[in-house]
Amino acid sequence: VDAPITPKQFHLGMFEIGRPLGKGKFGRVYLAKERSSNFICALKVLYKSELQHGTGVEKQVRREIEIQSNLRHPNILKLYGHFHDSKRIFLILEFAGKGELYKHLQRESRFPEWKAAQYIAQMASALQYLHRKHVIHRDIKPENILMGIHGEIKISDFGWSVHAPNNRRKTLCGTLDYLPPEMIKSGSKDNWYNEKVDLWSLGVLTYEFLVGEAPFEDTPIMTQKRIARADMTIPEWVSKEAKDLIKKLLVLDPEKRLSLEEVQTHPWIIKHCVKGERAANREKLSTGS
Ligand SMILES: Cc1nn(C)cc1-c1nc2c(-c3cnn(Cc4cccc(C(=O)N5CCN(C)CC5)c4)c3)c(Cl)cnc2[nH]1
Repeated sequence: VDAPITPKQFHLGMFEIGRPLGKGKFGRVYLAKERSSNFICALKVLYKSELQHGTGVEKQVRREIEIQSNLRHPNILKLYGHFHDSKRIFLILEFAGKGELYKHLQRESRFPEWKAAQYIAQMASALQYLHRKHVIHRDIKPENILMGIHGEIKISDFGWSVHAPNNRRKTLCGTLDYLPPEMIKSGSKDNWYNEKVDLWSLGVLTYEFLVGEAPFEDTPIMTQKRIARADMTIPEWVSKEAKDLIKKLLVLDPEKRLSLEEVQTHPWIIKHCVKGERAANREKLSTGS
């Protein structure tokens, strides 16, 4: 289904608003239908009053719009357009039919290896697309991933992404679990704008998909200490291929982390993804997952 005809000006009257889909720190999302085309989308509503208190969130929203509207990839949530009225800013987003990934993870507690591998392969493909456009996401975590109707995952929330390099401060909010060591340690900040930060977070994501909790989960102080030392243990029931990938991503030196190409050709990914369909199906049948 193509994007709706992109008129110069969108306005609220063009949409029939449906049920609320969710809410985040800075806004609510509603199911919506563009009247003339019957196109189903998600309308994210942000209140200007909440943005103006100099929390830098306004710049974040501007960045989200500027970056996300120029991206087209099956594993990146599309931003079709935006508009505003006196009190609110509206983002017209792709509707992800199966909602927020972290809720699926909570419900299933952890994903079987074949499913985790397919999600990580999709993430690597999306990140490769972003990095080729010199966009670093910098906030890869389950809460920022949605799921499409066919079970494919879609990175959303580009509020923290940047066009590398950029001298922007990242005020830490939300979980520390996904921060790479170079963003924990003070000192030179240019590493903050190295694409390799997303590879660290991909390693944390792989671990959390397979184990059901983040590798450095602890008290905030201890989490920072453990990240700075890459101090984690991988349960023995995780396959040796998956352990190998996690260990090659959660490397303190950004330059020594696997590249996205190496992730996509890693034995654990090959074994479970499209190429190894038969192997994956055998695995699924045997484990019944
Ligand atoms: C729910 C649901 N059930 N089903 C069957 C489908 C859905 C569904 N939801 C969406 C949503 C959706 C809704 N809420 N959210 C969560 C949300 C909403 C508003 C703002 C935020 C937010 O502030 N975020 C910033 C912080 N990071 C961590 C997080 C982002 C975060 C996203 C979107 Cl954008 C697109 N398609 C959807 N489909």
